[in-house]
Amino acid sequence: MEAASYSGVLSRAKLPASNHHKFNPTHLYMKSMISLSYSNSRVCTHTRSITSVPCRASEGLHDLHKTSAQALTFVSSDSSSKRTSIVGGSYLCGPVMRRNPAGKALCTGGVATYGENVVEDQSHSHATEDKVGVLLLNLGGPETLHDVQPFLFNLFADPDIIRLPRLFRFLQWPLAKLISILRAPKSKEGYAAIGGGSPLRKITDEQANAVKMALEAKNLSVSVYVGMRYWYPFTEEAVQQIKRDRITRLVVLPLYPQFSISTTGSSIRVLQSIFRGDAYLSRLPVSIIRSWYQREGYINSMADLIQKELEEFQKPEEVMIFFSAHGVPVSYVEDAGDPYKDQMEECICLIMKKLKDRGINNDHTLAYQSRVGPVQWLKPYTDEVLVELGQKGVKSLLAIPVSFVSEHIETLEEIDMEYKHLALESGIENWGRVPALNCTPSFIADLADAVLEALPSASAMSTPMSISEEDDYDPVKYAIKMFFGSILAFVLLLSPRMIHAFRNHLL
Ligand SMILES: C=CC1=C(C)c2cc3[nH]c(cc4nc(cc5[nH]c(cc1n2)c(C)c5CCC(=O)O)C(CCC(=O)O)=C4C)c(C)c3C=C
Ligand SMILES: [Fe+2]
Repeated sequence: MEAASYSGVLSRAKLPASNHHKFNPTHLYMKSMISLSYSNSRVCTHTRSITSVPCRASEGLHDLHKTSAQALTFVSSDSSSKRTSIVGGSYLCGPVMRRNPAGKALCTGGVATYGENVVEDQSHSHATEDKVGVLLLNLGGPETLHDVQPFLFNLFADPDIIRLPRLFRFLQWPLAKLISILRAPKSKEGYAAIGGGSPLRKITDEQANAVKMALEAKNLSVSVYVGMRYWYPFTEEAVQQIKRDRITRLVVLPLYPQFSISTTGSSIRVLQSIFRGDAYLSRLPVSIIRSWYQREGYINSMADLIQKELEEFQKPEEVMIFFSAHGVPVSYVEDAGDPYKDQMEECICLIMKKLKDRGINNDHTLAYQSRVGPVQWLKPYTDEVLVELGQKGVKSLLAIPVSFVSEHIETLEEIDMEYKHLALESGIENWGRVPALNCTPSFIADLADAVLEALPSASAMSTPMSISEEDDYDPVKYAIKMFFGSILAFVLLLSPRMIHAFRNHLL
C-alpha cells in the first residue's frame, strides 16, 4: 500500500461561540431529511428471549434500504466471512452545503486546520498519490453545561431520532426546540454529575489517534478524522477537511458495533447528503462499515474485559452477567426494520459463547436503558430488570454497557450512579461494571483490521445532484411551511394533555 505524504488525526475543531448559530448542520440538512422514509424496509420483527437465541448470522440485514439507485459500498464487517453489500439510493437526497461551515477553527492535533481555503469542485482523479482517509463517526456530546440544550436540539431535530409521519415533518424543528428546552434541566443534572460535560469527544479523539497508529504499525499511512452527528466536530466539518486533504480513498467506520437507524443510519444519511452534492466527493471511492459486532477481535476484547471484571468478585461463578444496551423505540424495529435488536441479541450470544469456550458459564441477561419520551421502547427495561433480579435473590451482578465503545453519560451517570443505586436498593449486594472498550489495544487493533479489510471494496458513492433536483428545494415554500408549522406545533404542544405527557416522560 502506498503511504500518503500527509497523515494526521483531526481533532478538536472548536468554533467560537458566536459561530454556533452559523454552522448548524441540522439546518442545512433539514430539507433533505423531510423526504426520507424507512417504512418499506422492514427486516426483522419477531421477538425472542435472549437466552434461547442460537448464534446466527443476521440474515437479510444487508438488504436494508436497498434500492437500485446509485450504489455505495457498505461493508458489514465480519472478520470470518468478509461479507459485503451494496446499499444506496434511499439515503441520497438533499441540499448541498456549498460553503465552508467551520470558519477558521483550530485542530489541537497540530497537524491540520479546519477552515483553510477550499478549492471547489476539484476532482480527486487529478490526484497523483494514494491518500487513505478513515472517518470515525460518533454521536457527539456537550462539552459544557451551556452546550446541553443546543446539543439536544440537534439531536431531536434529527428525523432519525424523532420519526414523524411525513405529513407532520414540518413540526420537527418546533418540536425539537420544545423538547430540548424541557429535557435540558434533567440532562444538565446528568452532565453536571460527570464533571460538567461529555467525555465522548476526548475519548473519540484518542481512539482516532490509536487507530492511526495501529494502521501505521500495519504499514498503512492514513489520516483519521472524527465526525460527530450532533456536536463538534460535526461530520460536515470532517468531510470538508477530507476534501481539503485530497483524500483518494475513504473508509467510514461508525463507532457503534450494531447498526441502528438512529445512530449509524442517521450519520450515513448526512454523509450521503453531503457527498451527493459535491463533484469531488461523489467520485471518491468510499467503503462504509455498517456494523462490526460480529468481529472476532471485538468479541474477544469484550470477553477479556468481562472475564477480568468477574475475577474481582469473591464468587465469580455466582455473578449475573447483565448486558445493558441503549434502547430504541419499538417502532424502529417493528415498523422501520431497524436490525438493531437482532444484531444486539446475536452480539450477546457471540460474547456468551466466547466466555463459555473459556469455561465461564454464568447466567446472563440483556436489558435496554436510556428511554426518552412517551413511546414504547425495546424491553425489558434495565431499571425494571434490576429490581426484579434483586427481588429474585440475585446477590452479585456485573453490568456491561454493550452498545457503546466509549465512556459517556449513559455509562458514567446512568449505569454507575442511577442503576447501581437502584440495584443495591433492590437487594443486590455486590455490584461491578465492565469499563467501555475506549482504547483497549486488542479492540483498536481489530478496528484497524476492519479498515484494512474494507479498503479494497471502496467505490464511488454517487453522481452529483442534478440541477433539477437542486431546484426541488424552494426556500419560500419552506419558510411558509415552517411559519405555519410552528404556530400549529405550539398550539398542539401547549395543550394540557401534551404538557402532562412531556412532564411525565421527559423531566
Ligand atoms: C447505540 C447507541 C445509541 C442509540 C441506539 C441511541 C438512540 C437514541 N438516543 C436518544 C436520546 C438521547 N441520547 C442521548 C445521548 C447519547 N446517546 C448515545 C448513544 C445512542 N443513542 C450517546 C453515545 C449519547 C451521548 C452521551 C454523551 O456522553 O454525551 C441524549 C442526551 C443525554 C440525555 O439527556 O440522556 C438523549 C436525549 C434517542 C431518542 C434515541 C433513539 C431514538
Ligand atoms: Fe442516545
